[in-house]
This record gives sequence, C-alpha cells and structure tokens, in this order.
Amino acid sequence: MEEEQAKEQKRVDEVIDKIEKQKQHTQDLYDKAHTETSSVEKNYVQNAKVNLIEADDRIETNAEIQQQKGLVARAVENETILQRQINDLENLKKSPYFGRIDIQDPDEPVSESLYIGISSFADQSGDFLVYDWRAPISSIYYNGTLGPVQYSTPAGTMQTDLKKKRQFNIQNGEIVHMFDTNETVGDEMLQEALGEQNDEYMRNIVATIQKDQNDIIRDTRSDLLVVQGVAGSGKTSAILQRIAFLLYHSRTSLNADEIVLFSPNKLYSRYISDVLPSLGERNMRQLTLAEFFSRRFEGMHVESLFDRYEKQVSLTSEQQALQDWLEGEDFMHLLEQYTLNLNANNIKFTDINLDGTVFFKKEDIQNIFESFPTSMRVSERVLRTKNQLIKKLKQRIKLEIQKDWVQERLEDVNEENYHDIVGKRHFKSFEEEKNFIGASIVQKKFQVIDDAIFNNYFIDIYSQYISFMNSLDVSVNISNAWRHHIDEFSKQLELHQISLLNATPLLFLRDLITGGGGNRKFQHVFIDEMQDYSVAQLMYLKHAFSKAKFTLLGDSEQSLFKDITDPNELLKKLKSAFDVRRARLITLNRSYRSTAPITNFAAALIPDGQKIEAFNRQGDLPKIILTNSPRVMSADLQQLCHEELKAFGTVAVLTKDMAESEQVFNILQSSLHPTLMTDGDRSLPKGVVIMPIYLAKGLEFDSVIGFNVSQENYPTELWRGTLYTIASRAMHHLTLISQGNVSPLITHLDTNLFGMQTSILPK
Ligand SMILES: Nc1ncnc2c1ncn2[C@@H]1O[C@H](COP(=O)(O)OP(=O)(O)OP(=O)(O)O)[C@@H](O)[C@H]1O
Repeated sequence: MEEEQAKEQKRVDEVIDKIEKQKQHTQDLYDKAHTETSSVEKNYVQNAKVNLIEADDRIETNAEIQQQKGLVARAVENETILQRQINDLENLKKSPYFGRIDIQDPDEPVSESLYIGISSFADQSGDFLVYDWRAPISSIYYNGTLGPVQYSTPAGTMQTDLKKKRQFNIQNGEIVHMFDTNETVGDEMLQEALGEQNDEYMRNIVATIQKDQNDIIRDTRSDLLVVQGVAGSGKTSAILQRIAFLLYHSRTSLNADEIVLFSPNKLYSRYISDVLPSLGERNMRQLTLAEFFSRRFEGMHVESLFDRYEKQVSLTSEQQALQDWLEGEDFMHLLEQYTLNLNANNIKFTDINLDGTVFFKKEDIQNIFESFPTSMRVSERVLRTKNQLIKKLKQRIKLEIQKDWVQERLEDVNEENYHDIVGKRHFKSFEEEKNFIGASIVQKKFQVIDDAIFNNYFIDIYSQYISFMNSLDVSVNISNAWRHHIDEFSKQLELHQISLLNATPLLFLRDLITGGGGNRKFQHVFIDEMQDYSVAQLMYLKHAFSKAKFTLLGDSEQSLFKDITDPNELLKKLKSAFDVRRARLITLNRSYRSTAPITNFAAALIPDGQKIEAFNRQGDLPKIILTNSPRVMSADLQQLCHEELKAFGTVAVLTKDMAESEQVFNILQSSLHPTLMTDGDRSLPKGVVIMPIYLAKGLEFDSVIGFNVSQENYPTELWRGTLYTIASRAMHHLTLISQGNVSPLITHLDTNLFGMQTSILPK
C-alpha cells in the first residue's frame, strides 16, 4: 500500500500543479477585468459630475448614467465570477478529491480510474482529472459495492463493473490517509470525520455520504419527499447536500433564490450557513416560521414557537383536544367550505379612511362587490372590487387636483422636485404639465388609500375570522375551551397579538377571500424539524408555495410535549392534504452524531428505540449525578462545567424551559461567565452556553449537561421527547444532573447504559 500511496501522491502533485496553472491563468483574467471595472467606474464618476454642473442636461445625462451603471454592474459581476473561480481552485488545490472509482464498461478491455471531488476539473485538453461529486457517474462512489453496478444518466440507466473503490483524506495537498473499501463508503473515513470536535459551523459531508442519505440527496422525482430520521442521522446534512445537488442538476433552470428552507431558529440558520459555500454554491433563502408570519401580519405580534413551548406544558386535555382540531386538516377544509358561502352580506367590509375621515364607505364597497355575478368565486369578485376602487380613486384624484391646497402646493414646486416628478416627460401644454404635477401631489397624499386597496384593508379579516369561528358547531367536549378561545382571540387582537394557533387559519382565510398570498417563484421548499409543524401549517405552506416541490425532514420522537405521530400516518395525511402525485418516505435509522454509548442511552429513552442503530464510535458511558439539595446540585454543576471545559471548547447546559435556563445562569454566572441564549441570538459563543431545549433543536455540542432530570421535573411520558432530544445533542460527553430522585423515564432503563454517581464534590 505504501507504494500505492506514493503513486497516488504523485498524481495529487500533478493535479495540483495543473490547478495552480489554471489558477494563475484565471488570476490574469481577473486582473484584466479589474482594470476594466476601474476605468468604467471612473468614467461613471466623471459623468455624474457633469450631471451636477449642467442642470439642463440632466435628463439626457441620466440615461447615460443608467447605461454606465449597467456597465459597472456587469463588470463587477464578471469580476465576482472570476474571483469565485479563483477561490474554488484554491480550495481544490488543498484537497482536489476524496474518492476514486475504477470502472470497466462492458465493451472496454481495461478499466479506467475516475477521481471524485467537490467540483470538477479538466486539463487543457479537456480530460477530466476530477469529477464533480454530483455528476451521474459519481453516484457509483456512494451507492455501489464492488461488482456490476448501475447509474442513471439523462440518457438512461448505464451499466458498468466497479473494480475498485478508494477513499482519500487529502489535507493541504498531502494524502493523510487512503483506504480501499468494498462497502459503499467505508467506516474508516466516517470514524475519522465523526471523532473530531464540533465547530462553530456545520461541515459538509460530501466525502462520506451514506447510501440512504444519497437517496435523499439525489431524488429529483418526488413532489413530496418526507424524511423520518432518528436524531443525528444526518437529515440536516442531507438537506444541504441535496440543495447543492439540485442546483447542479438544474443549473440553468434553478437558482439559490428559488429555494427556501424553513429552519427551527436563528442559531441553526447561522450554524448551517457555511455548508453550501464550502461546496461552491450560494446559500438558499432561510426563514423561521415566526419570520414568515411576522412578514405576513404587519403591525401584529405573532406568537413564536418558543412562546408556545413555554405555555404548552400546562394545557388541560380539553385544550389539547381543541388545539389538535385547530391544527388539523379538517379545520382548514372548514375554512374552505366557509368561504364558498360568502356573499355581499356576510363579508365584513370596512371603511377606508384618510386622516380620520371616511374616504370609501363600506356600504359603497359592498355594493361594488354585489354588482359582480354570484357565479364568480369570492376571490374573483374581491379582485374586481379592488380594480373598481382603484378606478374610483383615480377619479377622486382628478377632482382633488382643482382644490385650493393642491394649487397652493403647485406654486411651491422648485426645480429640484420638478425634475423628480416630471422625469423625461414632455408636455404639449402648460395645462397638461400642471395637471400632471397636481396629480402626483394628490397621489402622494392618497398613497395610503392606494395601499389600503392593494392590501385588501377594506375587508376586516379579523372580524371575518371571528364570524367564521362563531359559525362552527363544535362537539360538546371542547365547547368551553372553544368559547374561551374565541374570546381570547378578540382580547389579544386589541393588544395587536395573534397566537400561533390562529395565525395559519387567519392567513388561509385571507388568501381564500382575496386570492393573494401565493408565491410562485419558489421551486423547492425544505422544512427541517417538521414534527414541530402542524398539518394545518404544512398545508398552508403548500398553498403559499403552490409551485414548489416539498422536502420535509424531521424526527417524530423529538416532538416536545406532544404525542408521537407515526411517520407513515403522517405521510398519508400529508399526501391527501398536499394533493401531490409523487410522494415518498425515506427512513434513516443510523445515528452518526454521538458515541455509541450516548446513542444507545438516548435510544433506550424512547419506546421503539431499538430501531436506532448506533454508529460504532467508542466513548464514555453517559453519567447521571444524583444530588440531594439545591445547594449541592449548584456546586456539582459548577464543578462539572469546569471539568468539561478542560476537554471541550463548548459545554451546553440544556434545560426544559427558559425559567430553568435562567436558574442555571444564576448558579453559574459568577464562576463560569456562561452565556444564556435567547430566541434572537444568532451565534454560539465558546465556553458554557445555557439554553432551553427548543433553542438547541438541530444543533450539537461536544459536551451536554442535562439539567435537573429529577422525577419532579420529568414525571411522565409527555417528557420523553424532551429528554431524548437533550440526550441526543451530545457528540462526545453526556451528563445528566438531578436533584432528588431521578425521573422514572431514566430509572426504568437498563443500568448498563449509564453510570450513576452521587455528588461529585469531594466530601
Ligand atoms: N455521512 C456522514 N458523514 C459524516 N458525518 C455525518 C454523516 N451523516 C451525519 N453526519 C454528522 O452527524 C451529525 C448529525 O447530523 P445532522 O445534524 O445532519 O443530523 P440530524 O438528523 O439533522 O439530527 P437531529 O434531528 O438530531 O438534529 C453531524 O455532525 C453530521 O456532520
């Protein structure tokens, strides 16, 4: 093998040499482009100066400046592309590839070796020295074991014989390790990758993608792809690799701005933000559900998932039943039914006001609406009403121009705002010019009316929603909670607040009535941590992104405070709710994040944990520390943090809610200078970090300390998901600390799965 390695190193050196040459060439092109940009820019500045001196030439110069601006933009873009190529080549130089496959096609006498890396690289004569990992042929590297293999290409399925598979770890141009493997992607490389400590940013997994993950990444057929994957199975990693794959696969028809990822929180958004750039791709758009809602409800405060978690614990069974109903598919269908029966008399029209006086009366708006045939859909009638109102607004503007206040303002127009208003226009008469300027003055004042019409403010959607709720016949077992829910909605409205439960149906109702809310630009929507979304929310997102394919990923076991939904059940529900042709469920049961003892412990916490397959990485048993008083627990916790910090850069203390996190913060504040994370935080510092579990969703830490896992704190089944999610955040070390008896969820476990210790403080 040593000889082989020397041979491979020689090839690496040769390839790097060629990459360096290519880089030099690109650098020359870049320098030339840069000089060009500078000269275009200089030109632009000079023209801008002329513009200031010769006021009469303004209009003409303006056009020229626009043209110059375009030139600058193009030159800059050209420069950016070249800069990116240089960066890519620089990265490729450090580690040009990570895999090699030797294949022999049926009619070929000898095999050929193909090398696989993050991006492709061809030499001057066009020979591929490195293949992009996303090229059709590269799928063999991830999928195939030695022997006959198939791979799909745009021209159909191809057959070949896989003779050899080799993996490399190349750092700064040197082969650190190489392995030959018969497996899909062998364990050695994975061991190496997983044994490392956690970074501030998530890394790509391109060199070690596993077969089942590869299925997710390369699926281009499904309209709805649902991935149920146990904690640490690489769902988030797979999403990001999938995005990179899709961008490559549809290079000409898909760009990163047409992909949106719904992420659980802002910490996560930042944590994953480096993966796509490291694969040479731009990041997709990212949104949290809270951000999505707050954009759609301007001026309102929509409850966040976090506010909701904090409340969720104390729900009665009636409230829970009500919540399930409100969040289900049926409730959304009831809304659709309701809008079918809307007419001029039961739509809640409302006046449009200007400066406190009525501008369009609701009765007039209602009459306009009524003038359109009842055979039309409500949304169509609303749209026509809108157009009619805009026409009326234009007439009102015409009349208003003659009013004294406008005439007075006309006299105040100076040269500066004259040009702003008039632009390049030429007028036939002074009268025409005056009217034009007058109209623009009035338009400015009436802008709020225009906006109100545009945004459908002539329908009071909140009253409409109340009327919808009042129209429903609910079953007796939730009727009290239901009345309370309706009252509460009105009360919150006065405070400009909307609960998460109402946000989705409200938006849906608004869209159904006004025909708005759709966003057809997006081609792919990804939702991570899907178990935190209700079916109603998912349905709404499907409605809002109607042209998009959906990839939903999550782990039903990581539901916090909620019963687990069987993934097959969920797929069935979604398939009917989404009304799609090609739906597919992929299940990932192998967990990579944690050492085997941690994964086995976490798996034992949940009922069908035996399905979880731990990756064979050794480490210490999870430790449970029993203390008998708040004072001892505090002292132990401090001691523990100090010890863990000796081995790891970050230690996370995870709690079940914010109140507990604050408690921990007070305990550790003076001795450890910890950071208490909140909803709005975007980055994770080093040292001790404290947060409630819902903020740690999707994240991982070298060392996790679960705070107070006592019987009192985690009394029942309802807490399983929380405990499981806490335990599964740990990569290398897991410690749970308890004051008083430990939760029955833990005491029921096989005692070989953890070590138990009373206070760690020296006596
Ligand atoms: N094929 C792989 N090669 C190398 N590392 C991997 C691979 N798959 C997963 N990992 C690593 O395992 C860890 C967990 O992955 P990831 O966060 O994507 O899992 P997840 O399923 O989204 O987890 P969770 O649901 O618990 O948040 C990460 O550190 C990731 O880099």
